[in-house]
Amino acid sequence: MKEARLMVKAPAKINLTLDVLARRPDGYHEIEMVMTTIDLADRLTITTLAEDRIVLDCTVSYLPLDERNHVYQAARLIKEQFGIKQGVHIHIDKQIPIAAGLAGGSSDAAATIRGLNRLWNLGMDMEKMASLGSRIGSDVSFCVYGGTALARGRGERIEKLPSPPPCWVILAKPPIGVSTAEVYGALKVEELTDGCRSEQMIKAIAEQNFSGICRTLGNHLESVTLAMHPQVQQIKERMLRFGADGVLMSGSGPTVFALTDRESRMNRIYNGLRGFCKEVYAVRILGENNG
Ligand SMILES: C[C@@](CO)(OP(=O)(O)O)[C@H](O)COP(=O)(O)OP(=O)(O)OC[C@H]1O[C@@H](n2ccc(N)nc2=O)[C@H](O)[C@@H]1O
Ligand SMILES: Nc1ncnc2c1ncn2[C@@H]1O[C@H](COP(=O)(O)OP(=O)(O)O)[C@@H](O)[C@H]1O
Repeated sequence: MKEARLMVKAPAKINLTLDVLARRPDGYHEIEMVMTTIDLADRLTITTLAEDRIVLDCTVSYLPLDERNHVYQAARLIKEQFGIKQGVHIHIDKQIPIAAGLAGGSSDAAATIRGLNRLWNLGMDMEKMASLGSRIGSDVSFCVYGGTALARGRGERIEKLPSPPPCWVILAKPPIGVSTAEVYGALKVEELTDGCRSEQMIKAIAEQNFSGICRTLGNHLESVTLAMHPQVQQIKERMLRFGADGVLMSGSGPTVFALTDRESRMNRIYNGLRGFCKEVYAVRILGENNG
């Protein structure tokens, strides 16, 4: 078979809400969250190989390139599902911080599934790709769709939403690693007192009400990660001091993001965080364009 090559974008996500509803017997949590993709993305270059192998390489040296990598798992799953004997080489240009609450690994897996679907003409629709992706991780289904969506169940049940109004997203990641399993494990679901915000967020998005969106930001996992890492609170305070309209930790953290619809404030927040934190980004919400 002839060699074929494709480039796919794998954008990061942020959580506008994350409500934990209950602990499940299978070790996961029943959640409701509104997520949206942002213009900070890894880039995958997928090339078919004549030999039946999966070969990865990556621009950063500290990611495993074997079956521990979500990209490898996605390629293996597709090959098994469709009985494909051709191999694949996947180059990962890593731009999304790792273990940051931005779903970089999940988005890479989703991009691999979307890319191989096209490259090998597999004819899967979004639903089928999302369902396969959920076997790799709870966030992969959302990443298959991208854009803005409500995710329920353990994160794999997706309902598409309209995009929020255009705004800036300033992200700061402190130099600490956070384990998603550890953060969920430390949460005392029965002690949660603040209500579920996802419904209010959906309404604010439908009304294109930017200040309503900022007021409704909320993440039940934030207090857990905050208690482990006080830097997260310091970043939140600093972002607010420099003029953020809303601030929140994304996912299980530790990345914190600020929202603003004014470019002058974006510049102030970005510059105000740069001396404080090594990894700072200013990007936009992606809307429907998911690379
Ligand atoms: C917190 C969130 C929010 O978007 O994202 P990140 O912080 O990872 O970006 C997600 O729920 C993370 O999704 P993902 O990273 O795909 O998680 P998985 O690999 O499926 O699960 C890792 C571990 O997290 C816990 N987990 C995950 C999802 C869920 N609904 N309940 C859980 O309790 C489980 O202990 C599980 O073993
Ligand atoms: N392609 C990948 N990119 C990033 N992380 C990956 C990838 N494959 C496997 N991982 C592993 O997944 C874990 C979670 O990483 P990531 O998806 O970046 O963060 P998060 O779950 O916080 O959004 C890390 O410990 C990392 O080693």
